[in-house]
Amino acid sequence: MNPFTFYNPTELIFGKGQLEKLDEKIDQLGKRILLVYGGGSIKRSGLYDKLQAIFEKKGCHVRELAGVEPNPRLSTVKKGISLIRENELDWILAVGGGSVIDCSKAIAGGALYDGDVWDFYERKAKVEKALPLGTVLTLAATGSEMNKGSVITNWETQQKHGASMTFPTFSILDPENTFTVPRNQTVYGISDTLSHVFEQYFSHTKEIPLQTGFAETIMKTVIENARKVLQNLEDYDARANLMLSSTFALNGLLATGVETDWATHSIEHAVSAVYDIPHGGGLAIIFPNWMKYVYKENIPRFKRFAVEVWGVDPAGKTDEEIALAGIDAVRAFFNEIGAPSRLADYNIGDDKLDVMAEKALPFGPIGNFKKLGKEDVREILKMSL
Ligand SMILES: NC(=O)c1ccc[n+]([C@@H]2O[C@H](COP(=O)([O-])OP(=O)(O)OC[C@H]3O[C@@H](n4cnc5c(N)ncnc54)[C@H](O)[C@@H]3O)[C@@H](O)[C@H]2O)c1
Repeated sequence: MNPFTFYNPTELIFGKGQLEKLDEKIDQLGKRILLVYGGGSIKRSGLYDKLQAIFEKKGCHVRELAGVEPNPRLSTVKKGISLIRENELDWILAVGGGSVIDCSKAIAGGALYDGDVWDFYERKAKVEKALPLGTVLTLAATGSEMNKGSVITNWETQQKHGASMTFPTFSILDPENTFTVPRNQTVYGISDTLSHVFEQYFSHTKEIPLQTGFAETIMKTVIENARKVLQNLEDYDARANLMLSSTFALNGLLATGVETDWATHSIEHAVSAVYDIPHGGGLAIIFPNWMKYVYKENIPRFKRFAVEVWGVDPAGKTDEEIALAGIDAVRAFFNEIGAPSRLADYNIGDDKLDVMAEKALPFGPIGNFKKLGKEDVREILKMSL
């Protein structure tokens, strides 16, 4: 196991009806709030009205940044920073999925920074201070509600970069707020959560039984509850288990003492920077191909994955056959839940393979399980066409 520091200050408030805890958070953080949300699903679900009632009761002064895009854009972040500065707001309340939360993290860091907020995403600056940020999660996928990552797209330059911004001060997770997530977004959330675990599970770090067990339990929980939720989108227990799994898949726990990979995320960011496709959809396409490209680096790890997570029967098979059966099981599962399997599903052909391969490596080779250069990325993208 590698040396590590585990730090996660986000207060997690989980369960039915927990929005009521917002009252005490307003008492702690202040009444001048920037409310950030997306395309209006919170108005259709009634969550917006519940928030307004709380704001009114507490006498809050609220400004709104609405319409945050999936794959949030730098231009939207800048609008939020202006709203904070012009109105001298105390803190930010992000109500939505990963896009709304990531955008809010960028605003939280950017509002207290003199330079261009994009500096953080180009690794030219590090966040030293940020405004407090609270979240009300409405979509289980990214783990952004309990980590400091933020992914922003600069649409002018077609770059999608992640940065280490700020942890939410608190996050309210009521599984009922995810009942209205449509089937396709639910599927993307499932593939995103599994992909986060894959990025941390496929590692050469030795003697990590606890981290391995945590990761396998999350993957098995997601697989089991994905099948349940797709039978009934309002299955509370299935939604709750998926929500907690997605939060714990990317809150630092699985990465403790482990060398992680993250090449597939870089490749997907390059694809969605050029084609603006859903993150979880892109990952479902690319991940099994990454696995096929790299599995020989550590066949025992892939063998374990096949047997423990996917229930592959090892009898009569070589280790390599078992490993490959596990990868086939990943693809079969994504097909079963209706995730896309080829870039062609998004009408993406081979004309921009080089552009995407270039964009996947803005800071040099990617990945640790197998270091990937531009030619490797091109090959994985070609396998994904
Ligand atoms: N910060 C991180 O750690 C991290 C990790 C992975 C991905 N990301 C980034 O997060 C973004 C994706 O976030 P996401 O997968 O959570 O999706 P999202 O936030 O982009 O939302 C997807 C769609 O679902 C809708 N939606 C959200 N909640 C809903 C609800 N309750 N009912 C109906 N519709 C609802 C949104 O309006 C949107 O149209 C990408 O930009 C990705 O790169 C961030």
